[in-house]
Amino acid sequence: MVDQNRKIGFIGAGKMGSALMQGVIKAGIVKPENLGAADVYEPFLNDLKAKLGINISTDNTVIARASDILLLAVKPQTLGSVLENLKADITSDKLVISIAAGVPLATYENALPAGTRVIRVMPNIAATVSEAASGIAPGKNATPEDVKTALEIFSAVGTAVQVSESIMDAVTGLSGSGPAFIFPVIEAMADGAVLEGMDRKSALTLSAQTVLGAAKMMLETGLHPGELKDMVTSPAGTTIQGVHALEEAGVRAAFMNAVIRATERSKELGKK
Ligand SMILES: NC(=O)C1=CN([C@@H]2O[C@H](COP(=O)(O)OP(=O)(O)OC[C@H]3O[C@@H](n4cnc5c(N)ncnc54)[C@H](O)[C@@H]3O)[C@@H](O)[C@H]2O)C=CC1
Ligand SMILES: O=C(O)[C@@H]1CCC=N1
Repeated sequence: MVDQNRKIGFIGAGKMGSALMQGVIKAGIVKPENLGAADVYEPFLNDLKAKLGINISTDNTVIARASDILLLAVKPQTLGSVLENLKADITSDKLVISIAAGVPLATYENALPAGTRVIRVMPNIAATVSEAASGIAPGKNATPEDVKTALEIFSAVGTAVQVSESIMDAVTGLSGSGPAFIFPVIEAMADGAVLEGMDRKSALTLSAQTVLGAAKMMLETGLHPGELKDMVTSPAGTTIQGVHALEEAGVRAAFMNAVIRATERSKELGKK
């Protein structure tokens, strides 16, 4: 269990930073008084302070100095200047975790003092509801204890697996970006029912619950998705008509391409 008295500081309190902060507090990973957040945009910080009772500062170095674990949640494009500004305050007793898409471990290790312990993580926005899917890749100075800490933090907000850094761009394309591929699916299926006369609220509820139920069934039974699909498709029934429509539209290739394109973009971000 992560020591609740350990101080965690977030640099960047935007969509993902705030989702993770809510998730770790809800999971009891850290007490609000031991959680700090820095951001250049003060209204975000004030909202978080009011909602979660955490410490805030518009000065990244104030939060960095006070933290044992520093979680970087700024955009990849902002990261260079953030690292430059922080490097004087990063000492070897701190663990640095970054969730920036695409940015390789070597970038942090080169920008920060020699020996800095860095872990690269790709979570997703479902950390807000403790259902994130995260990949974790340790840098060359991270200890097994650091990996355990990162796995504990990200398992507390969902499911976390350790992967090699070479696969982190694919994690980004699949589970990092993935929620944005599924939300339109939920909306579009609901649209179909609305077209048939269902009210919007019921359609969205039934659509979202259908996706949740299908995912849960797969994770809990361990069955292959093809086998589960076969359980729903009665011969000459309704479902096979729908499956045929999806295959005609090339939906499988479209989803594969979505993951591949997002992965390619993650690789591009890492080259900048
Ligand atoms: N949004 C998502 O679903 C996911 C995002 N990520 C990664 O998380 C990181 C943050 O993404 P989002 O939260 O979506 O972006 P965001 O734009 O919502 O948040 C970034 C925050 O950084 C702040 N910021 C900008 N410059 C700063 C500076 N110099 N010092 C301190 N704070 C500064 C901004 O004011 C903003 O609140 C990115 O690197 C992204 O690749 C990873 C997984 C999922
Ligand atoms: O779209 C992005 O770049 C970020 C990384 C993964 C999810 N959102």
